[in-house]
Amino acid sequence: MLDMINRPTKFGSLKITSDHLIAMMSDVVLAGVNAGTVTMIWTMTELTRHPRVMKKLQEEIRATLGSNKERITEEDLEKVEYLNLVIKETFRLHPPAPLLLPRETMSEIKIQGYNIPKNAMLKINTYTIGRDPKCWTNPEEFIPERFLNSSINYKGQHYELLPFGAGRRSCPGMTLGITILELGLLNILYFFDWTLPNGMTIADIEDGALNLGKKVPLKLVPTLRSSPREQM
Ligand code: HEM
Repeated sequence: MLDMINRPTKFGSLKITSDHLIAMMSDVVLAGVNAGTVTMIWTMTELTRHPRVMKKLQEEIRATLGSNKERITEEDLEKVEYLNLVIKETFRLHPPAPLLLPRETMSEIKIQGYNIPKNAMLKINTYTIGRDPKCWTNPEEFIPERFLNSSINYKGQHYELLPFGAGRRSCPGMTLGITILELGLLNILYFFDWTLPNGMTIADIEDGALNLGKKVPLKLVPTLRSSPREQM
């Protein structure tokens, strides 16, 4: 593999060692894991801001998975339909890579009446598309139910929702990213109830902003949920 990378290119000869490769691979994985972590924080932020959605989601998770589980496993993924809707709605409002990766035109093209020259750099603003009233009803509101009975998914075929991009350069880590996200959320929502720290209210949680992470860290207090036997 290193022979392939180190062959002469139009940019000259590269000298990449196995140490460089390992460092690059860990950067790639870390960037992907970071996108998942950012999405998990935004999901918990929106759930805390919307107690109705939090209650509905936790009830659905606990009813679907049963009341006495000791571990969440991969078989539990995709069983909870509402979790999928909540994740889509979080991606719509808080795409972790709001401008995707830049593209360069290979020839002059016309898009919606605009003449775009050859070699122009294009950026796709998924943050703005996710909040565009032409695509979404009440776009600023967090309503996971908007995806109920809708065919829109985040796999790159529906241009109004592109958290993983689209086309040949779309995210190759999508399946891993979604698995990490769903496993993480199922665990923290099945086993724990969440409240704001003493003295904090929903109004103290910052609004969404055009940045990858949150400006102010989200602080929540977990309480291990009581088992159904203890409740009797
Ligand atoms: C929730 C999790 C993730 C999100 C939201 C996400 C999102 C994205 C986005 C938006 C792009 C740019 C796509 C485009 O411009 O069309 C991208 C590219 C990429 N992602 Fe992810 N990603 C996630 C997880 C991961 C993971 C876990 C990995 C690897 C282990 C990964 C590896 C990559 C790589 C290598 C690229 C560059 C692809 C290329 O340039 O051809 N991602 N990701």
